[in-house]
Amino acid sequence: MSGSQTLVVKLGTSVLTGGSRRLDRAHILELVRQCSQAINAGHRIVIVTSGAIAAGREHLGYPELPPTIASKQLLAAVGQSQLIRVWEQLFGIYGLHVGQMLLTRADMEDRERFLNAHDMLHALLDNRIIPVINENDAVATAEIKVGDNDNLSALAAILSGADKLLLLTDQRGLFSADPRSNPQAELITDVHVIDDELRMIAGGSVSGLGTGGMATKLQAADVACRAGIDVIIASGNEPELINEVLNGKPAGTLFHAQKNRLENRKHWIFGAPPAGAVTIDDGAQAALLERGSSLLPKGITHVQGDFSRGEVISIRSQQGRDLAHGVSRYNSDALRMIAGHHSQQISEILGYEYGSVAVHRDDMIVS
Ligand SMILES: Nc1ncnc2c1ncn2[C@@H]1O[C@H](COP(=O)(O)OP(=O)(O)O)[C@@H](O)[C@H]1O
Ligand SMILES: N[C@@H](CCC(=O)OP(=O)(O)O)C(=O)O
Repeated sequence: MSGSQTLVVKLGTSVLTGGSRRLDRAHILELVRQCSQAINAGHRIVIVTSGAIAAGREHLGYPELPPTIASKQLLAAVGQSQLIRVWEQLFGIYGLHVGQMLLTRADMEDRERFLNAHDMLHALLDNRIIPVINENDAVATAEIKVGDNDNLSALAAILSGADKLLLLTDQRGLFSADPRSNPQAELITDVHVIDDELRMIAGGSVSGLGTGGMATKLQAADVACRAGIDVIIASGNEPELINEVLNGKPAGTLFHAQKNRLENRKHWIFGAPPAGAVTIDDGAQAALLERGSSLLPKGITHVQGDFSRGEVISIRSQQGRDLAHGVSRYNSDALRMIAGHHSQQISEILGYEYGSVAVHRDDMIVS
């Protein structure tokens, strides 16, 4: 890839604190230096920063708080202003300004809010201001939360029309097992397909600092790759990594983008991790992939998770391969009841109906 690129850099709490209880300002400065160098070379950089909760703890002197969501929100409210100040001061050393954007899933799921966020992000970039994005933890309730910054960064990558998404963490990439508990685990350098086998090896976070571990990084990679964006998971301690990633040098684990970029109109469907999944039979798979059909309840063999009508779900093959993402016309309970049945039976089974399809073709993006 040549010329100017847009790169989203997501920094996990693990990187920002260096595994300690404090923000590691010296290390953040080094990453800021690399970003500034890239901006001066004509690239566009978007920062997705974790660390508000860690910064809040540090600022308040590690208070004893009950382990509740409200405590995390309190820490995030205090810490976010500390965090943004760090980014502002450090980029200021290089004569660059930052603009804070605090997002939630609601900003992605609603078409109008999606466009507002999209326009603001581009306005900042056009003015050479670095967007610094985090989840709006202080006010986001569970229902409207993205929940982790890996998935949030995939959203930011889509919004900014990024070429690449770089997820910086405390490991060199995705390993064949969690290297913390399996020293023999090997680095996976290239991923073309994200399937159940890969999901099995991507574990959660055990450090007590991060949210989601590799599992949410894999979800983010899936979302971004489908949108045509290359994703790299790499260590936040690698010198000159940002430059190397922009130059296409191998680093960490590279998830190869799917070739055809999505139509912009459908991008918003990928703003959040799927709220659930349905497994479909081979006939429905052929209808979806070969004939461009909608998904009918008849073809569904299994419904996974708990989701509402209108939420995005993934549609999987019998082998667990993600075939498509789309907006479900029925909630998960209703889908469980009508799965395997003809559409004419929907109102008889449920006592109501929202039409004959489970996921309409217009609300679906096929891999
Ligand atoms: N297969 C795997 N390969 C690499 N790391 C893994 C894997 N499975 C689980 N992990 C864990 O994921 C952690 C990184 O995620 P997380 O703690 O959420 O960090 P961050 O703050 O960077 O998001 C690693 O420290 C590691 O213990
Ligand atoms: N929004 C939270 C971070 C959530 C999160 O995903 O953390 P991490 O796994 O460290 O990237 C915060 O600022 O503390």
